[in-house]
Amino acid sequence: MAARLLIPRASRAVNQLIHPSFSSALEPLPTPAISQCIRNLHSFFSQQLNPNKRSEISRPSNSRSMVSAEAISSALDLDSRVPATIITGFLGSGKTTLLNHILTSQHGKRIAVIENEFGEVDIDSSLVASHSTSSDDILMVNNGCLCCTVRGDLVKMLLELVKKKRDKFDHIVIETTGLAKPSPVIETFNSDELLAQHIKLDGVVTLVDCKHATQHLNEVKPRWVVNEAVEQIAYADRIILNKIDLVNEAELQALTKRIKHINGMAQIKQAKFGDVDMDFVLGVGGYDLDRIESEVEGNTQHCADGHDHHGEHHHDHVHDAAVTSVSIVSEGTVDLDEVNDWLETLVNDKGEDLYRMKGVISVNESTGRYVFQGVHSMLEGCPAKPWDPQEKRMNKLVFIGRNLDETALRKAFKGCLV
Ligand SMILES: Nc1nc2c(ncn2[C@@H]2O[C@H](COP(=O)(O)OP(=O)(O)OP(=O)(O)O)[C@@H](O)[C@H]2O)c(=O)[nH]1
Repeated sequence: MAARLLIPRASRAVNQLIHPSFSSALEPLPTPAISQCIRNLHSFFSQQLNPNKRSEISRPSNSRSMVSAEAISSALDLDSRVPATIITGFLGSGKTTLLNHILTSQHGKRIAVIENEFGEVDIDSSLVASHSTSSDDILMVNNGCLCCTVRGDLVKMLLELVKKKRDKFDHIVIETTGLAKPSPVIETFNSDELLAQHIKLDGVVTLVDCKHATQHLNEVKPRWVVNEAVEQIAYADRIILNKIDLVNEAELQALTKRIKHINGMAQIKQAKFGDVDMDFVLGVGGYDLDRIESEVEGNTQHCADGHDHHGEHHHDHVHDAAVTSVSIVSEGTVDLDEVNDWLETLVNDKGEDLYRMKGVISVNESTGRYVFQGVHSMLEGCPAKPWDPQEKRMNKLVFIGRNLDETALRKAFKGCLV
């Protein structure tokens, strides 16, 4: 029953949930992420049977034939996939400026860059190249937008990169056009199995032009047309409030509130000319189940006092915005079957509108936490570290999406408590 939250990241829809019997549905998907979940799940069950034996590393028998470097590294808990960072942000928000900062900073990582620009003249690549010591690894995707017409090009390019130059870089940075919607690019990493075996999405970094952001966020689009500026913020793991030199403190505060209302999950930093610490943008582990807890912790700690709040932190302004965050913090223990039913229904009914979700939950009859994260209807979860015997068992869940029904989410969660 615990396994129903474990939905393979790479292409399985929610109705093809993994069964605790480790069904053969797993066999064609030996990606490290999935292997990791299988392993964690296995140790979760071992843990249930023998709570004193926590660190057992074992693999289900049906995957024995997959003896590869990848399987071994997975068994040893090493993930050899290349991390990739998506830099997004509205036109002129400072994406190329940040990229140049990344390329010239001392972070010890060798970076391969994929630039996406409309039109045949790639101005940005020459701007970037002029700051870069090795322009060889700056690849251009022109004549279209990564999020729509050239997704196939992106996959091809990424696979070429890992095939031919894997030993030459440690991290990939993808700069999207200012008008790109991030979700199709994110989904590319989730849905292309080959890609998922070699590259893992590390995080989405969104640049915000403090001077012009409000104007872009306010732009009313026709029904069913997304406001790109809102989406770029909603999907972010990290948000850089750039160009703070062009606004006053009151404007900055108002914009920060507005952004937190849309995305209560991302960490936010202010900057001039994209000047932020590199560990804020590289190695963020935004999709890494091992890191979910600290991410959720950071974003809900201001209301982690044991009470079930009603979103007041995010609801004192902009009531009409369609894209919002809902945080649920609640002490207690949930029935995992109920949670599975709830999330299954939720992603089936509202998957399109659910941009991101992350959570740490306390499951009945388990000594450890359970973590999950998802993008639209792709959802994955794993048992995580044990609760201290004295510790309050706090459930923390964050949802970001369009037209979220906060009351219904809270009610449904409450219904899962035992
Ligand atoms: N005043 C000020 N200008 C900045 C800052 N950051 C970037 N700029 C300038 O803003 C302009 C646009 O920056 P880019 O880095 O090219 O922005 P971009 O997001 O890559 O732009 P597009 O590729 O057109 O979407 C450039 O002239 C930058 O020098 C900042 O913090 N303050």
